[in-house]
Amino acid sequence: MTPPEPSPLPAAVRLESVAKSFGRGAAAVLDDLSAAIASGEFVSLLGPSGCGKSTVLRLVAGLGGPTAGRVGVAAAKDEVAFVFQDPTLMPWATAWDNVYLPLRLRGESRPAACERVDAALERVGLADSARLRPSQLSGGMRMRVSLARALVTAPRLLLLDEPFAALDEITRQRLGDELLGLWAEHQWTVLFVTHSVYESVYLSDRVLVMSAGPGRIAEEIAIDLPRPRDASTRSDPRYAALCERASAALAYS
Ligand SMILES: Nc1ncnc2c1ncn2[C@@H]1O[C@H](COP(=O)(O)OP(=O)(O)OP(=O)(O)O)[C@@H](O)[C@H]1O
Repeated sequence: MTPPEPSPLPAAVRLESVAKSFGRGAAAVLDDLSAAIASGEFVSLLGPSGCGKSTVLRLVAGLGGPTAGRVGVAAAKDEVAFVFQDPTLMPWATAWDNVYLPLRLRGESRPAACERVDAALERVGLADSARLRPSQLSGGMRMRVSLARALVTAPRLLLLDEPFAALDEITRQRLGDELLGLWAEHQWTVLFVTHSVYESVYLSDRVLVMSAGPGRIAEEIAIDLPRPRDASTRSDPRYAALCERASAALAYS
């Protein structure tokens, strides 16, 4: 008798044969896309521009539904946080008030929220910049505010849409390391969208390479590099080999 199949790991996110098109008769943006993300896993979606990465993220966030298939998320809507490429901060408000916003929208008073807002700013290294407005902050600092605004709600699932794409390479790497540090501490489930092969391999437990027209998962690459990751990771021959593999998958996607 063949042993029963092991039951699948409890998934934090499960996409089953998902299709998405915008409007009647429009070409499908996603078709028959399936993927699962385990609780606490850091997964990157890597793919060419326009292949539907942001569309996947939006479906997982519950911003619109699939045309066909099923999107399952094991978290309540207010346990999901979204970080966009553009920090989308309120320009007239201080860093502190920008981070307070999601709690204010939940009806929490400033005194009740104060400790958590301070802690979120502290976590991203901006405790001393709380009173500054976005125009007084660098691009990297604005992205930190955006990250703090996502973290202040204590999410279980963190969705990041090319959060570091507009930043210079050094800032990008530094923020990537900070994100990994916070993730190691809190064990959120992370779905990270990027164009960058190097960024996806460095950060992730698994890279899902998407193909375009219509978007689906072309290849799944397990990143078995040791953690914590640091400068030595980038000079590890295994890192180079995984980047090469992801590049090849991207080229053929
Ligand atoms: N609300 C919408 N209405 C119509 N078409 C849309 C909508 N949202 C996305 N699309 C289309 O879906 C396709 C995929 O877009 P999406 O933003 O998901 O791709 P992406 O892989 O994230 O791209 P990029 O890497 O350039 O950000 C594009 O052709 C886009 O024009």
